[in-house]
This record gives sequence, C-alpha cells and structure tokens, in this order.
Amino acid sequence: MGYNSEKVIPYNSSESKTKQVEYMFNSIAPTYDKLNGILSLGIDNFWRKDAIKKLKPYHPQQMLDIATGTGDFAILAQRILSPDKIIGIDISKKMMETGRKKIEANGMGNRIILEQQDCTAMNFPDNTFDAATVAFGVRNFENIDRSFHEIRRVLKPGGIFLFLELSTPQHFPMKQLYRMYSELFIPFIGRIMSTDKNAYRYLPQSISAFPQGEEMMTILENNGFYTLQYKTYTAGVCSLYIAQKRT
Ligand SMILES: C[S@@+](CC[C@H](N)C(=O)[O-])C[C@H]1O[C@@H](n2cnc3c(N)ncnc32)[C@H](O)[C@@H]1O
Repeated sequence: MGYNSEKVIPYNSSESKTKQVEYMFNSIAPTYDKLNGILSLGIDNFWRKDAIKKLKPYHPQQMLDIATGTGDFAILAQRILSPDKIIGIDISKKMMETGRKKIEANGMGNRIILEQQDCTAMNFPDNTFDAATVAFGVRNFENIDRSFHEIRRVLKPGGIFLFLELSTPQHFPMKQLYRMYSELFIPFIGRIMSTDKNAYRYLPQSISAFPQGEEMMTILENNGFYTLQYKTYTAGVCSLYIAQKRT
C-alpha cells in the first residue's frame, strides 16, 4: 500500500524519493543542526531524551539507529543507555560526516559506528538488534512498509522499534497556531538560513501528509509489530511510537 507522505518529494524531478532525499540532506547537512534547534525552539532535545529514556527497561545492548543523520539520537542513546554497540545508518554521507565529528568529540568512537545504508535493504543478518530507533526519519522514507518489514527482520524476537516523528496537532488552538507556524515560519526561516529553499517547503508538506496516531499503529501492526505505546508531545507537534516485534 502507498501512503501519501511517500509521494511528497523535495524537488520537481523524476528521480526516486530516496535519491532526492539523499541529495537534499547532503545539501542541508552544514546547517541542519542549527536550523533544527531554531525551528523546534530547542524542544526537540526534550522529545529525544524522553523517548530514549523509555528504552531503559529493555536494557538494549545491540542498537540500530536508522536515519541517524548527524547522530544526535545515537549519541543520546549511548549517553543514557550505555549499550555495547550502536550502529547508525543513513543514506546521506554529508549528514554522517557531521555525525562522525560529534561522535568523536563525545569520545564515543568505539561505541557508535556509522554506515551508509538504505533502511529498505540493510546488510545485517536476521535477528541482530535488541532495539531499533528512528528520529524524524520515517516521514522521509520512500517505502514505509518495506522499511518497517526490514526493521522487523533485523530485530531480535521481542526486539523494540521506537520512532519519533513530527505530526500535526488536531485540536484548537494548537491546530491553527501550528498551521501558521508550518506554512509561514518554517519556509521563511528555511529561506533565509538554509542553503536549500526546497527543503523547508518539503518539510511542512511531508509532515501534513504523514500517517499518524491510529493510522500509524495499524501500519505497524500490518508490518508485524505490537504497538506498546503511542504518545504525543507539545500538543501533538511530535509523536512517539514504541512497538515490539511480533514473533
Ligand atoms: C530529518 S533527518 C533526521 C536525522 C536524525 N535522526 C535526527 O534526529 O536529527 C532524516 C534523515 O533520514 C535519512 N534517510 C531518509 N531516507 C532514508 C533511508 N531510506 N534509509 C536511511 N536513511 C534515510 C536522511 O538522509 C536524513 O539524514
């Protein structure tokens, strides 16, 4: 089944969504971290920390951080959970170049390894990881079902899949405020601060097309997961899903 967010692409080009997304993140990599903080008014750090803490009861030792980008989620997971190993994967070399520098600066080079891989076709054996995480990546996937299927394959039986994604508030007054924020503020800041204007047009469009809540939980179940927890942050601006591999 195809989902609407899979059809939202950054550029007016005939290349696959994956190729366009790779190009876009390579192009915005130098300003990504700074803009992230500005656009979320710094709240993304709170969302990330709260999400990672929820993995504590599972004591994951082998972790996979998909769409790891500049490495923030992997670094936080290492700091909070101290697993034996985290492998971060991403399609964008430039995002990971920044990520590697941050990992080294945090003295975590022997615990976090970054590899260029597409999450729809990973080279890991079946049943490898205790937990897989994605922060703000799923919205960019060209094929959500194939990605989830592949994530399930590389998780051990009972393994945990946790992801955070931006979402659209459903209730007054946040719904209306958020609409102004995403239609005016995001493209404006993107235009003046980023090297790629398209990226900050693509961002609000991909958020509004992304399946959320009940719909996402059904997608997880259809791909072989139980949803253990679904919660929203900041009146619905961000959503967290925690699911477990069904055996
Ligand atoms: C918004 S960034 C998130 C980066 C990081 N997780 C964070 O929290 O800041 C989305 C990332 O998803 C990556 N991505 C998109 N499609 C992917 C795929 N099929 N496989 C692996 N990574 C992918 C992009 O290259 C990009 O670095």
